[in-house]
Amino acid sequence: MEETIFKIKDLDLYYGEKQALKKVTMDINKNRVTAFIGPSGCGKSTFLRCLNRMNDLIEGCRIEGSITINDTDINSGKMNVVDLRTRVGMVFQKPNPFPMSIFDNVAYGPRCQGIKDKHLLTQIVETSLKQAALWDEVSDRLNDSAMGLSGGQQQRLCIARAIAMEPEVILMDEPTSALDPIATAKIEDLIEELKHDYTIIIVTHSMLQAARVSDYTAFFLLGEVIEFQETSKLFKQPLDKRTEDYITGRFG
Ligand SMILES: Nc1ncnc2c1ncn2[C@@H]1O[C@H](COP(=O)(O)OP(=O)(O)OP(=O)(O)O)[C@@H](O)[C@H]1O
Repeated sequence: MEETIFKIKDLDLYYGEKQALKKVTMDINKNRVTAFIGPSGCGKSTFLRCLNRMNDLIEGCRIEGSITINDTDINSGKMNVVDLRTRVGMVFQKPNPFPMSIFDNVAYGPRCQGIKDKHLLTQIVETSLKQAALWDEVSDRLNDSAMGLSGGQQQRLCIARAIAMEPEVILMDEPTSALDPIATAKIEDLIEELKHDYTIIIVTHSMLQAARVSDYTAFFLLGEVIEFQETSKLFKQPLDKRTEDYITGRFG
């Protein structure tokens, strides 16, 4: 029996007058990888951002419908948005390390939470870098600038930075689109490892990537979820003609 972490019901989202999400309803399972696919501009990133309320930062953006995490409404007055973003971390398309040392990048979040103990911080940094499969490559240069790492290493550092906050969920918005195939393969292997400890939700332009890394896939079209089901089924036996047309390359 799968355990659900997010329940989304009838979610509508508007940027001013323009509706970008229409009645999105889905349950997202814990410790699984869920992929969002669909043509450009269909609302994948918008929906991802709803899950840790990143859209709050966009003026004129409003939503209707509900999103719960472990049965708590994330948009209610009771939900502290800083806590929510601690529980639901995010990794972006372009690696965005802070211009500081590798160590300080990973220690940044825990320090903001008030952790000062050097020994504890060292432990958190080491564990996070190990979980992000970066430790072996950087353990002898933790005090070097993060800006000197390769793109793929920088992205794994951003994953380590997210992990250091001990989130429940990691949102990834096209995390490999700026990376070469080898760095991409490393991140994909890492996603497989991470799902034992975290729930991962990934937006990807690559159907092959969705098929490789995810357990569940949602196909978006013009702000609607057309089909959401187990990845193997969605790619082998899509239920909707529009999904079939998309995955067979007939549009998008
Ligand atoms: N900040 C914003 N203000 C106004 N409209 C926006 C904003 N962000 C996105 N949109 C619009 O909302 C729609 C959905 O965009 P979104 O970026 O979520 O799509 P997407 O599927 O992630 O696209 P892509 O794959 O190209 O990243 C698009 O029509 C886009 O132009």
